[in-house]
Amino acid sequence: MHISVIGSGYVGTTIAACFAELGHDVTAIDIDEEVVATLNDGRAPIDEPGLEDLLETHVGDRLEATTSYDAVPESDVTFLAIGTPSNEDGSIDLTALEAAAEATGEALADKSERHLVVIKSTVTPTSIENVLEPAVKRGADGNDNVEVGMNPEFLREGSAVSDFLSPDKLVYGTNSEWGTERLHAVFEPLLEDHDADVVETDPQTASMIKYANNAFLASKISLVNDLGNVCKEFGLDAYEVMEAIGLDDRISEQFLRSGVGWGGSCFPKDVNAIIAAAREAGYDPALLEATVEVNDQQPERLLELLAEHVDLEGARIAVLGLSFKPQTDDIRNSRAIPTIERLQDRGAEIVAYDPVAIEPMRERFPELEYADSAADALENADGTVVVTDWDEFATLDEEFDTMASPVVVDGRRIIQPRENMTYEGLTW
Ligand SMILES: NC(=O)c1ccc[n+]([C@@H]2O[C@H](COP(=O)([O-])OP(=O)(O)OC[C@H]3O[C@@H](n4cnc5c(N)ncnc54)[C@H](O)[C@@H]3O)[C@@H](O)[C@H]2O)c1
Ligand SMILES: O=c1ccn([C@@H]2O[C@H](COP(=O)(O)OP(=O)(O)O[C@H]3O[C@H](CO)[C@@H](O)[C@H](O)[C@H]3O)[C@@H](O)[C@H]2O)c(=O)[nH]1
Repeated sequence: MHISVIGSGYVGTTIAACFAELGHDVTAIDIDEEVVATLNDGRAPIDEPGLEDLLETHVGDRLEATTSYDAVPESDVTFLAIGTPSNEDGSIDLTALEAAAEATGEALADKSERHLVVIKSTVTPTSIENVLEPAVKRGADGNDNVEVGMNPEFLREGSAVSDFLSPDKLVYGTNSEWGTERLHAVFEPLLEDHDADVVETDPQTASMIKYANNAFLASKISLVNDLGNVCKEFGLDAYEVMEAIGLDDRISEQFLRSGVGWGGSCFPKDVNAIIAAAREAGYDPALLEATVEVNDQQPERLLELLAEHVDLEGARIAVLGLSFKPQTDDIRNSRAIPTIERLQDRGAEIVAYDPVAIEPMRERFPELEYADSAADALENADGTVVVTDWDEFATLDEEFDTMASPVVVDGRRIIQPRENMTYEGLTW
């Protein structure tokens, strides 16, 4: 099969490389010439384990990148993997995706065989019917051979390639049996080697499944944080409590790690987008609003704990971990950002460290001091807060002896407390 993938960001590059790995011919299309040149060099424009190996193998053979939409009509199926950021009020901004949908339609205006355009981006349930399908049709000048479907993506950053190639489920949202069969043909090679559930539904329900998935996971973490805050008030260890409740199959042991909260490019924007879409439709989703509220308060609670031990005005505070989670340099909506802002509001002098995310954070906060190692950050610090659970922080030990006062507030349960250290866990 020949597949065209529009957009070569986190999702587009990953799925293009993985489709090639599955044996398809793939054309990756992006408007960014630098991204296209990087891909055609066999290099990855983003940092994901295993991605560069796939690109090295398939670029120049089954995979090529271009800025032109000319390959769209030659392909059998087109996937749109364009960003869907938030507007000021949290609602979904479809501008870029709508433009790409229209350009895809234009490329298909003269196609005489049926062609499936699949929305891979995360979009609210009414987006396809009200905005994206009309954009494709407008571009295609009403060509009836063009059909729009939805296939939401559940991969995580840091494990994108393996998540894509070993999914728990595949969701096919189409308006026809033919569309479902097309998606089956795309994923057949994956399903030959991997046992995943396949959900066949309509495009609107497929869109909602994606939001419900992310909203559920984000809410699970916020609930765990809420319960963790209760545990802390009673002097109890939330991790011991969660380990026990995770033994209940209905709850499951995953996503029970309480702390400074969730960030990243997806949970914050997706929870806010579905809240905004629900409100517009006339419903106030109270629990989802609380999910965001609990998440917003965790960095403040981290600093309140620190302030119980250190007078923050003029104090030197080490911030350990800047990325939104380990194994990535992505700082989008990282909990480090509100943590740093609140430390600045309190007049602290900040020294920050992360194994890979210093450069992106330097762009956001050029005024901060950045250390070359956790050990350097800790030296002479009056206190430290841990925001990201990088493995290397678990082995820190004597480094804490070099602090001016060894006060450690752990937002991720990653530090091993030691003698002479004043250690506070956020929820334990
Ligand atoms: N990042 C994730 O982990 C993840 C996981 C699942 C779903 N999603 C969803 O997938 C979608 C894409 O996310 P992403 O993180 O890959 O976005 P991204 O911003 O990393 O990549 C988008 C790419 O699209 C390109 N682009 C913009 N307009 C274009 C056009 N008209 N034609 C061709 N290319 C164009 C940009 O240059 C960019 O390279 C979003 O809806 C997101 O919510 C993301
Ligand atoms: O028990 C937990 C698990 C995660 N997190 C935090 O939650 C955030 C998100 O983590 P994760 O879900 O691993 O990363 P993402 O790459 O953002 O992936 C989410 O968002 C993607 C984009 O929509 C979806 O495709 C994925 O299924 C969904 O897990 C991070 O800040 C984590 O630190 C916790 O605080 N506690």
